[in-house]
Amino acid sequence: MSLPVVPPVDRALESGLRAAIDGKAKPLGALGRIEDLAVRLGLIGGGKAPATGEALLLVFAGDHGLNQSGVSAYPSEVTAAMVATFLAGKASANVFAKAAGATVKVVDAGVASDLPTHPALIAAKVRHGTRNAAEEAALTGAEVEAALANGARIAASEPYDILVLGEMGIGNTASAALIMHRLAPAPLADCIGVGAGHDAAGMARKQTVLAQAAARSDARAPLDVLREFGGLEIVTMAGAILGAAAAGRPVLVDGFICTAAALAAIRLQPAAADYCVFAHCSAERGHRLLLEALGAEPLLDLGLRLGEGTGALLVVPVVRAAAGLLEEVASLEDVLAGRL
Ligand SMILES: O=C(O)c1ccc[n+]([C@@H]2O[C@H](COP(=O)([O-])O)[C@@H](O)[C@H]2O)c1
Ligand SMILES: Cc1cc2nc[nH]c2cc1C
Repeated sequence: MSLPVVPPVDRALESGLRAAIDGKAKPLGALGRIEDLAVRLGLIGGGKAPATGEALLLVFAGDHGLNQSGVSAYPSEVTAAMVATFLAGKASANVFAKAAGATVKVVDAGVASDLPTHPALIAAKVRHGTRNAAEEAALTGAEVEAALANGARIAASEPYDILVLGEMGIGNTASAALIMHRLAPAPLADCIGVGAGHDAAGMARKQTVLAQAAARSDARAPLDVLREFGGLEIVTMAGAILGAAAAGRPVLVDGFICTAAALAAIRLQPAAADYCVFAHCSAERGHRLLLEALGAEPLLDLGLRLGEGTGALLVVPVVRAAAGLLEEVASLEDVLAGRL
């Protein structure tokens, strides 16, 4: 399989970037974690901040055979209905994208139904939903390869400076939990949360179904885990992360499912971690532990658990501000010498 190769950032640039930030017209350390983000952006940009003007939200959509076993409180039809809502500009993601000055496109990675063509819909359907991972492998090896290649191709061909990740897929917290369980790795119980919402009975059913899926395969290698547990929006997103990172562009990672895709991308190519900015810690049980397993400190913690890219969109202005700190804020030396 030919996937783009992600170059690691040049860590030798870090001390110079840190010195430049320390020398800005502000008390030392006064911009807190924005300073760390500015350094990370400087590393991504090879010594200067990368462009951040054009933010593109890609909402990766797919359906899950696991939902036949009742892992979600919602029917799979909601996935296609929400895709239509994104395309009509009426979802939370559209409103947040407007606030962030971001463009919205939807990637059909494997929605169960056929979707009508639309200028903002990128067709990348590998199959109509995954197989039920509680009973058999969700995908074949060839389907995993096709989804990864689709994501990488989309990230290489769409116009953007910052790639903002979002997803829509009823049942995808179940798939993400299994991926986390194997690739973080972490005990399965610590990876399972209420997803879009569950009462106690629904939660117990989800736990039983996921224990059944996990017992079916002992896969631990990243490609094998993706084949066993899916889902298509997650695998396609992992390919897009690799594509954006290989192109030297920052990737804003949304909630639990997007972080599971980032985990897969990073386990495939560890250098991808250098390009990922983890936007927020979702209320989904497991997300904090997953972020910890990646050594990632999320920027926000607002109790969000919607997905769609909503949390990642909120940090678009934060990323632009951090880039501006590196590139546009005067040095204290120049300020004191009156060189403005
Ligand atoms: O982003 C998150 O952390 C997040 C946490 C819980 C649920 N979601 C969204 O809810 C859907 C998955 O929930 P579920 O219960 O159907 O697996 C999917 O469309 C996600 O976008 C998203
Ligand atoms: C209505 C609805 C909207 C969503 N957006 C992302 N995940 C979702 C799940 C549901 C159920």
